[in-house]
Amino acid sequence: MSTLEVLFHSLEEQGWAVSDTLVPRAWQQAMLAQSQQLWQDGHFHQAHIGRSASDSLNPNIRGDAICWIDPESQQGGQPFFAWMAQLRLLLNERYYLGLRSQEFHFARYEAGCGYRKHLDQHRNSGHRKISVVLYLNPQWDAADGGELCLYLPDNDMQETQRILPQPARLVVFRSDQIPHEVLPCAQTRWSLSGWLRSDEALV
Ligand SMILES: O=C(O)CCC(=O)C(=O)O
Ligand SMILES: [Fe+2]
Repeated sequence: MSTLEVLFHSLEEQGWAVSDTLVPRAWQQAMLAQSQQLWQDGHFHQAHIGRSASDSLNPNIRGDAICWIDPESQQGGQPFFAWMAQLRLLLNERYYLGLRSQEFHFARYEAGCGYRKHLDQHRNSGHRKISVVLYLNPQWDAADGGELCLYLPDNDMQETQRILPQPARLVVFRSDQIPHEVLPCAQTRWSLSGWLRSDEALV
């Protein structure tokens, strides 16, 4: 089976998949550099728990700062996004998911921060179908913590997997089904998070 076939197979079987080989290290390094530059230039803001302005800021629940990526920007021109658009078409051909757009943000968790257990699909909107996380950290050891913990779709007390945010590691999961959390990290943790959506792009 090709690497992509393996990814599709585990997504189908368990609702999530991890690959350490699909995304080249050069893409990860380029996006880390861009993300760090955007951080230095003050383009990140503290993440909200939901997407509307009324949703609260609570660093004990969600401790990351984020920077949304404009597809028309230099960052949006990274090859990763064109590749993800292709992957989106393949997922549609195979599973009739009706994916029509994608949205991504860089995320930065300071040491001590995490993100409590949640589902990515917002209660009032079912448009987020597939969650994608790419880890941008230049290196990461078990002692650095910050694992992504995945739980069973029908039992969010039953942990199924812990994933270290290692360089260029890609995680894909069903936004409506997989409860997950980010454990507190001991180092600054850089990532790219995104969603494949069934509605048109917001921007
Ligand atoms: O960074 C991760 O491992 C997951 C982040 C996450 O759950 C989110 O942004 O919704
Ligand atoms: Fe999430």
